[in-house]
Amino acid sequence: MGKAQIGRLVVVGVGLIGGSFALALKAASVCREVIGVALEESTCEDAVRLGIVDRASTRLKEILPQLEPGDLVFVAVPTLAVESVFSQIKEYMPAGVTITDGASVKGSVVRAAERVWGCVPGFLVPGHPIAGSEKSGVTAARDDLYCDHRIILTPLPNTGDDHLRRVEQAWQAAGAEVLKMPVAEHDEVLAATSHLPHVIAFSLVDTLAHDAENENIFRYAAGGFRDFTRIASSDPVMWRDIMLANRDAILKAIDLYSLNLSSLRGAIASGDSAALMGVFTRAKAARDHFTKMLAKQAYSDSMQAQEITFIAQPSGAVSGRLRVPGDKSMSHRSIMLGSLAEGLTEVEGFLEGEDALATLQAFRDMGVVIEGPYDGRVTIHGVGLRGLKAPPGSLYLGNSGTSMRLLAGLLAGQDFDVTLTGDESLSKRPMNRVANPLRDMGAIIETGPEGRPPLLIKGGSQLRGIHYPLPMASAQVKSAVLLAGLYADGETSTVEPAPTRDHTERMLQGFGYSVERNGAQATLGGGGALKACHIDVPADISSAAFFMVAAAISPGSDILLEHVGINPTRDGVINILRAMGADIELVNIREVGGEPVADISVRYTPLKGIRIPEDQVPLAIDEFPALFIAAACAEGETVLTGAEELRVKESDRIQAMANGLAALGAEVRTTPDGIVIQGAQEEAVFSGGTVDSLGDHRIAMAFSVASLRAKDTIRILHCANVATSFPNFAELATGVGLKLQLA
Ligand SMILES: O=C(O)C1=C[C@@H](OP(=O)(O)O)[C@@H](O)[C@H](O)C1
Ligand SMILES: C=C(OP(=O)(O)O)C(=O)O
Repeated sequence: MGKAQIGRLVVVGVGLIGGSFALALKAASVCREVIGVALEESTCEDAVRLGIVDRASTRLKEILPQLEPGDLVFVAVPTLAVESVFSQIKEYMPAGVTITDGASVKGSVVRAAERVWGCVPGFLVPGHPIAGSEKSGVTAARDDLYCDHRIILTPLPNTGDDHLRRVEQAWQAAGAEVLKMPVAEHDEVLAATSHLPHVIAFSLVDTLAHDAENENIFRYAAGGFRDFTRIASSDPVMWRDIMLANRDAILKAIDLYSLNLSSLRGAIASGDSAALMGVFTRAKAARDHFTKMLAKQAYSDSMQAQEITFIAQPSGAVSGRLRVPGDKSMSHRSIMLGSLAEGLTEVEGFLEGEDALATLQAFRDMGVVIEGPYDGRVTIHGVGLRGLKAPPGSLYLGNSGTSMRLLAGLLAGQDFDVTLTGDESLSKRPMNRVANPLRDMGAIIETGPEGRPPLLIKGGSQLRGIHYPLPMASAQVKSAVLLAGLYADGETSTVEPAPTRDHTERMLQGFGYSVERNGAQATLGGGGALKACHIDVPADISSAAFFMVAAAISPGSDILLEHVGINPTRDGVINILRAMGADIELVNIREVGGEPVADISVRYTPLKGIRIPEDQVPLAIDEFPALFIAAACAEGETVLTGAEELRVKESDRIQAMANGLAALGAEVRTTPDGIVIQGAQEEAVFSGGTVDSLGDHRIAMAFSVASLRAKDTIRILHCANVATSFPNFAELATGVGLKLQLA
């Protein structure tokens, strides 16, 4: 950002909003002079005494003629007082000066400008800092009020570029992030998120204050009352003005809210516990997500990913015991089958990563009450196979291929239409692999160009069972067909060309649904019922793989990974690393909820390159990014073939890894269905450098692990999506010895 070039700043109205802007720009030293204008002499004196402005006056008409082109006037007075300030500006202000304002309603500011000037002049840039609070007045001003704060500008088509740029730079100098939106949209959004809550808070306190028992009510009012009604202490004049200025949008918001409140009243009156849990769990989930966004704890919020760079410095060995988060594949399926079951399903060990949470949110959107997750525990109030409801909008599945493909199967037999959408990466992934067999079953599914998302699934089709030999080894395709089979007439069977993860088959059986398994074939009949059950999700072997490779490549390492799922359709990473010479021991092998689980101990021994057996590819499909790092640290050549599926994951994982490995000095060659990696035995196999994960979580984590054998720092770009499968990766990695920072 270039330093703002503002001449003089005049702040009209030196309260919380105006005073804080003046203080912030003074602190940033971007103005020649800061002048305050207030109604009262005493406010002017306070503003100068507190160092908020350089000088102050009660007479705007005397200040305005002193201004020159390049100066800025910030109008920070109550909404309905803006017009009289504009009238003085029109009369006394020379040309070339920029005007902006901080009123909470933009439509009324535009109308005031039209009344004064006949149209909105190009030098007026309407804005709203959305930083008001129940505190007001000159003494409430703070120089950091706008730090890391989003402010909205609502420029009009004829707003002058120079004027817009000046206002934008001024806000940036105050530390704010500037967003732009049309006037009408601003007023609707604010009516819902700010004006309606103020209406409710004022009216609640007013209602209680009129109650005969009010003394007692206020005496016993505890935290909830205090939190909820804080904003009823806000400035009454300002809020009266806002209500009058944004009347139509606020009335719309009040009507919608009244409707919801009366249906909640109905649920309380009739003792409808499911409806109450529905409202409360949905609201809690939305509020928790919002709290995380505000605290910037979420790596990504689903609609707008933040930029995260991993900075991985060379480090020695890894050691210690750790439990990585729950298995992603099983977490998805626990929500899906729990929702379709009859009764309460309790899940433990649920992965609180963005992918599994996208599935959870989709079912909440379809009316399922889901409590949690609290520390990996989720309670699902199953609605039965026919109990899902049409969602209010499209289902957004973020980065998660598993969510979209399995849901496509499960939704193909519902009686409502639904649209499935995803983020930029998911929107590029092939969906005809599920849409085609589902169409064969009678489903009506439209895709975007070339079979990509979005998927529009039409409701009301009666499905018929099919016998489907899969053209590729994909558990997602197998699962989509089997899940559609629950709704189909007759039998549905799949035959896979090689074993793929079988969590769908196992979990259906756990829910009491009969699945016949005969070699490569899985068969089920439609029209049965699922019975709620308890699910213990073990730690995800795909996440554990990063630490298995970390220990396998760094001399002196000794690590124990606890409670990891070692389902034989997922254990390729163990088999491949062992074939490369790794020292891996499975201890305490047991069965938990129908899935084999073990603690995995890995100690360093030198690795050697191998030709990876093709039958291991589906069993280690998600672990190849990590395995490629192991191959680069092994003696000799490693050859992978039969892995073209890697090219259609969150990124083209063959190319993404080859590019990154080459950037770090490794010798690699790609083939259409695999890669050839020449291992190196030096202590520092990798040079330092910058690699691009292309927003693919597994590429990001793989290159973090490479830092254990790097000469210099590795910077890994676009790592926000690590939160999709392994939200606490950085924390656990640094806990066992990696030097990993987030920027
Ligand atoms: O069914 C599942 O849970 C998954 C199957 C695999 O995808 P494919 O079925 O496309 O190979 C895997 O890559 C994905 O991470 C999860
Ligand atoms: C391929 C993956 O997931 P999905 O297909 O669900 O996006 C993965 O997690 O590596």
